[in-house]
Amino acid sequence: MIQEASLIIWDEAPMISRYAFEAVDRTFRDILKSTVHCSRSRLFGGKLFVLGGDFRQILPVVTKGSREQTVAASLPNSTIWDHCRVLHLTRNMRLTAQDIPDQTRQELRDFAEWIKLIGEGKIQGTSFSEGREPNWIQIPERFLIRNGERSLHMLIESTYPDFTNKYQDIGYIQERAILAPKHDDVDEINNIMLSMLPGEMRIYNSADKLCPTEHEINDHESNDQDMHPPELLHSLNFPGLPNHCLKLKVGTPIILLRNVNLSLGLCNGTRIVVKMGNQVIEAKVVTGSRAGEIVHLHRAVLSPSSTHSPFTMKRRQFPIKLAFSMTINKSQGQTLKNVGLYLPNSCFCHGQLYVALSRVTSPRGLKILIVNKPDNRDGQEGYYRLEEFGAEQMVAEEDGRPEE
Ligand SMILES: Nc1ncnc2c1ncn2[C@@H]1O[C@H](COP(=O)(O)OP(=O)(O)OP(=O)(O)O)[C@@H](O)[C@H]1O
Repeated sequence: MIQEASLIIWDEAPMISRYAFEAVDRTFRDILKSTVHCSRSRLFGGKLFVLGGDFRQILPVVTKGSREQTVAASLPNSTIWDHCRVLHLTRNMRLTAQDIPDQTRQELRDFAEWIKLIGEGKIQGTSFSEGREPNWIQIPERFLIRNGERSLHMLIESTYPDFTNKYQDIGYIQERAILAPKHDDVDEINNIMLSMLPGEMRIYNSADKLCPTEHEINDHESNDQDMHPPELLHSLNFPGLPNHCLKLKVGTPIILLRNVNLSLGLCNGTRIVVKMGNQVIEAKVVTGSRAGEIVHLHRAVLSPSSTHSPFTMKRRQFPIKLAFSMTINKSQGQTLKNVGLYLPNSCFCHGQLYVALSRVTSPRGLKILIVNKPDNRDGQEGYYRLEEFGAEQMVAEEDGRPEE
């Protein structure tokens, strides 16, 4: 297939480590050496690649990495970048609607400009204490849900209006989500919304097992199950891995955490709605070209993709997570009519706020709840502290290259 391909399209390229591109480059040179003239000395063995993406969005994740390490792992720091021709897309098509009054058109333009300034780190900031960085940005009043006892419920109600009557409508579920920076925040909202759904709750528990180390396999030793009993393994949650205890009701939207069946359109990030089952989960696809189709999911043996724990484990569970709410990183690439942005924590990496704000098709579909914790003493209601660094560094690098 690689030998016969005339064009390879790689989307969301800025979030991939430069080392992945370099590995693919070497692999292609190797594979194509018998069919393409001088493939060894040509980038990607002479195959044409189109890399798509936006450097204002999330960059490669370097676990516990510094800003410098993240930038160093990015594509513009690879020698591959010297061979890339940069083409700029300048219109925000997501915010482009036809046949709308001039006033609304201007509102969309202003909103697109505001998002762009945030993405490029050029938004005017404020400082509330002397000597501090001016990194508090004011969020326009019309997007804000004010802090208070019911603020989280208000965010849910504004993103999912008339939820209990409409939750069975696929179109309704398809076009909305609550986004948050961290998995814990997402789980909090998902649990609240699951409790709002009528009907019986089913619980699907995983079977967890410790993986033997190489040493234990070679020496036929039994592994350390006693030190890591199942109860301990059940209590562990990893990004990208379903939790041990999965609670579902009929009508719950879920998101796939793995590529399950590409030919059926069931890939990592596809959203589906649960219809239920015992050994398998019957569900209806919500997003993509297969929207509306019924599919069956089964349990799979999964391992955390990266872990800092001193052991590795396997979890047998459905590769899914509730999707009333999802992390901002997971939402990259999605287009939504209603976005509720829940910010009980600052975004922790470059581009997250920009990605969250730019999922929405109209400013009228955006609501933001900022919870400034007591340790953010210098903060004020309606302001958000931009901790992640802006895109100036990446954009500056990009501008140095040939463009069209
Ligand atoms: N030429 C176009 N005309 C009309 N609508 C468009 C056009 N291009 C894209 N759109 C719409 O804009 C939205 C975003 O498109 P798409 O997901 O392809 O953008 P993207 O650049 O991949 O965004 P991101 O990487 O930020 O997720 C979609 O709803 C799509 O239908």
